[in-house]
Amino acid sequence: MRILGIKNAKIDDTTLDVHFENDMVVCFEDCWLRDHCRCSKCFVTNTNLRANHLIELPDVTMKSVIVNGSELQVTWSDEHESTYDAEFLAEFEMKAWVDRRRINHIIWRGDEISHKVARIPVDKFLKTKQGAKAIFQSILDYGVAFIEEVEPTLDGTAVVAEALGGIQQTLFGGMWDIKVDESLNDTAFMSIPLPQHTDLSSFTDPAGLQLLHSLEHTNGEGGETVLVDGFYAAAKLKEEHPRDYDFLTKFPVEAEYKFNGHSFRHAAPAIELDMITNDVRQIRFNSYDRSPMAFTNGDDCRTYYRSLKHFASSIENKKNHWQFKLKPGVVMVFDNFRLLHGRTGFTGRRVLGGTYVSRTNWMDKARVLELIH
Ligand SMILES: C[N+](C)(C)CCCC[C@H](N)C(=O)O
Ligand SMILES: O=C(O)CCC(=O)C(=O)O
Repeated sequence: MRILGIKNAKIDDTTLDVHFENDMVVCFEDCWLRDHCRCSKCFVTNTNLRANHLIELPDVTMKSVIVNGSELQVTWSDEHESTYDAEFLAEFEMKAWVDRRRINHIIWRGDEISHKVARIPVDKFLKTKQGAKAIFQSILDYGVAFIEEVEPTLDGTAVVAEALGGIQQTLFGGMWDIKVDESLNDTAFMSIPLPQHTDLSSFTDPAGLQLLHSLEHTNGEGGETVLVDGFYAAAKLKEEHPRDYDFLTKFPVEAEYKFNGHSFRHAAPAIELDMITNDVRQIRFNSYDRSPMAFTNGDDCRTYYRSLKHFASSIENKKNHWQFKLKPGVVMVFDNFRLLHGRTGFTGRRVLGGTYVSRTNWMDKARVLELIH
C-alpha cells in the first residue's frame, strides 16, 4: 500500500492547514494537535491511552512546522516536539471520519431477506472466524441471523449467547424461557398474539440482541414469529410524514414496567438518532408499556398520538412483516435496537428459550472481527 504523503502544511495563527498529496486539506487546531502528540511522554502506545490529563494540556502555540514526506513535525513554544504520521492525520477528514462510524444497514420489508440472512451451523459459528463473521455481518446488514444445529435446550442456547457477546442479566435472570404461565402478569406469558414491539423499552439500556430458540411446541399450532424492520418503518415515516418523524426523533416517550416486585421507568425518543452520523440508531416501541405522561401543551400531546399512530401503522402493516415458524435446533438472534418482533396466537404446549446480549458486548465482538470501526 502506498503511504499517503503531505504536500505542505501552513500555520495560520492557532490553526495548522495540512495539504495532503491526494489534494485533501484538513485543518487542525493547536490544542487538538498538542492533545494528540504521540511521543512517549504524551501517549502510551501499548495501552492506546493518553499519558496526561486534559487539565495538564499546556496553553502553548506552534512555533514551526516541518513536513518530511509522510511525517509532520511541530515544534511548540515550550520546545516540546511532536511528530504525526500523515495516515493518522488523514483519518480526521470530517466526512471520512463520520462515514467510518456508519453501519451500512440493508433496509428490508416482508420476507425479501429470507434467503439472504446467514444460517450457519453452530460449530462453524463457534469454531471459525468465517462463520462468526457471517453471523455478525448478517446482524449488521439485516438485523437478524440464524444459528443452526444447536442442542435444543437452554444450555445449548447459552453457548451461542456467550459467543455473541455474553448473557445480559435482567429481571428475568440470564437465560429464560417463555411459556404460558397465567400467574405472570405479562402478555408474553400468555397464548394471545403479540403485536410488534422492541423489548425493555423501560430500561436505560435495553437488550442489544435477543435470542429466541423454540424448545418445544406440541399438541397445538400457531405461535409463529413475526419480524419487521424498524429502520424501514422509520425511513417510511420520514418520507411520508416528515414532521412526525422529526417529533419522534426528539420527544421522550416514557415507558414503565412494574413486574414481580420490580419497577422500571425510562424516557427516550421512539426513533433515536446517532449523534455523530445522524443515522437512526435505535427504535424503542411497545404500545402497552407507555407511561401516562403530562404534556407542555395540547399540540405536543396531539402530535404524540398522531406520530406514534403513523409509525405504528407502518410497523403493523402486514406487507412489511416477515412471518415464520421457529424450529427446535435453530437459534434466531436479532437486533433489538432495530427490529421489532411479535408472534401469532397459539394453542398447545409451546416453550421458547432465550436470552439477551447487551449492545456494547456484541458490538465489541463485531469490532474485533473488523466488521465495524
Ligand atoms: C422475553 N421475556 C419473556 C423474558 C421478556 C419479555 C418482556 C416484555 C416486556 N413487557 C418488556 O419490558 O419489553
Ligand atoms: O413468544 C414469542 O414468540 C415472542 C415473545 C415476545 O415477543 C416477548 O416475550 O417479548
